[in-house]
Amino acid sequence: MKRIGILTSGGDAPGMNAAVRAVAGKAMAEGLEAYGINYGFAGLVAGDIHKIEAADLDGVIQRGGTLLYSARYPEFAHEEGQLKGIEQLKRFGIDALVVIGGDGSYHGALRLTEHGYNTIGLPGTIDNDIPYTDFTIGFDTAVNTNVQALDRIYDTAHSHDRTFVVEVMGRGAGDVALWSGVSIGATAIVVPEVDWSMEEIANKIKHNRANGHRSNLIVLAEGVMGAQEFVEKLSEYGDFDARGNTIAHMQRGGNPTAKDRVMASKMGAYAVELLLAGKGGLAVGIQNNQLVNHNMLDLFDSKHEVEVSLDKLNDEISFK
Ligand SMILES: Nc1ncnc2c1ncn2[C@@H]1O[C@H](COP(=O)(O)OP(=O)(O)O)[C@@H](O)[C@H]1O
Ligand SMILES: O=P(O)(O)OC[C@H]1O[C@](O)(COP(=O)(O)O)[C@@H](O)[C@@H]1O
Ligand SMILES: [Mg+2]
Repeated sequence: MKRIGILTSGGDAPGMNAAVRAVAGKAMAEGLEAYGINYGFAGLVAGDIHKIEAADLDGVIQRGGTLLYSARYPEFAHEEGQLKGIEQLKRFGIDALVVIGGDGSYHGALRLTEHGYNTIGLPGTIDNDIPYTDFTIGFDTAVNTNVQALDRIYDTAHSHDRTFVVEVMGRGAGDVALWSGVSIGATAIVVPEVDWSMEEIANKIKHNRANGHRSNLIVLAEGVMGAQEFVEKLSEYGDFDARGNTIAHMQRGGNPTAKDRVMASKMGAYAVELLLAGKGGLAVGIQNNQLVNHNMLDLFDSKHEVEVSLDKLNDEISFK
């Protein structure tokens, strides 16, 4: 093996750059060459590929986004696109790949392995929705961004005795909402994985206000309903002077936290070790603070476990 290709795919996540740097840095340390593939699988098919030099990695661990750019490219689900990608790998003499992305990207990665190009997946998504890893790269930064935003909203909610419904991302998973909500002492956290009732939430706000708790924040996971719709439905149970906010793509950007940088660095170097050992079709994760790898097929058969007990904990310890 002489050349390793690296691409980032799907929604970008803070810490992807740290992962790219670790893969390329470790490859160079092992006497290999690293090639960057721009725009995920779209760039692979188009041959948007370049050699990564050591100087290209200067100052990237600090930066959010992805220096390799990213794309959603559904055409890669078809064999025609995959074969075009394989042609480009041959043209550039790339022997193996590291794909940094979410569950969708892992499907593309597995297709490449099946075509004879060992590919390792690293979990790069803010959603934390990948099985066999306790955390994904970008999740910690996104949650911390939300916490900063929610702390600010808390201030204005307090000044005006208002209720705020704040929608956060996560696609179908409630992790981002649960971690953000517990961190700010939310009045309620609404996620797809836990049953909830609008009436109970309204009663809790009424109780809180009657007992001197002036700022009531409801953290709402994407996929349940929009923040404004939630506000309208909530207002059927009383006048809470409620406002709806959506943090949206702000939570995808920004400098990664130390946790995301360190995790991405560990995972990136480990991916190169797996490729050097002749392995492919594996997804890297961290479980109980240990690097692990699992067959991608096993991942597709299983479901990410959301820590739903965080919702109960939040209810138990919040204002009474
Ligand atoms: N079944 C599939 N086969 C091959 N490639 C796929 C498949 N599903 C997704 N991909 C590729 O992975 C990309 C990213 O997937 P997406 O679900 O958008 O994001 P993420 O990887 O972050 O979950 C897609 O745009 C496509 O290029
Ligand atoms: O950036 P887009 O295309 O609007 O997509 C938004 C989606 O991407 C995410 O930010 C990240 O999802 P992926 O990592 O699976 O790409 C989700 O939380 C959100 O549902
Ligand atoms: Mg995903």
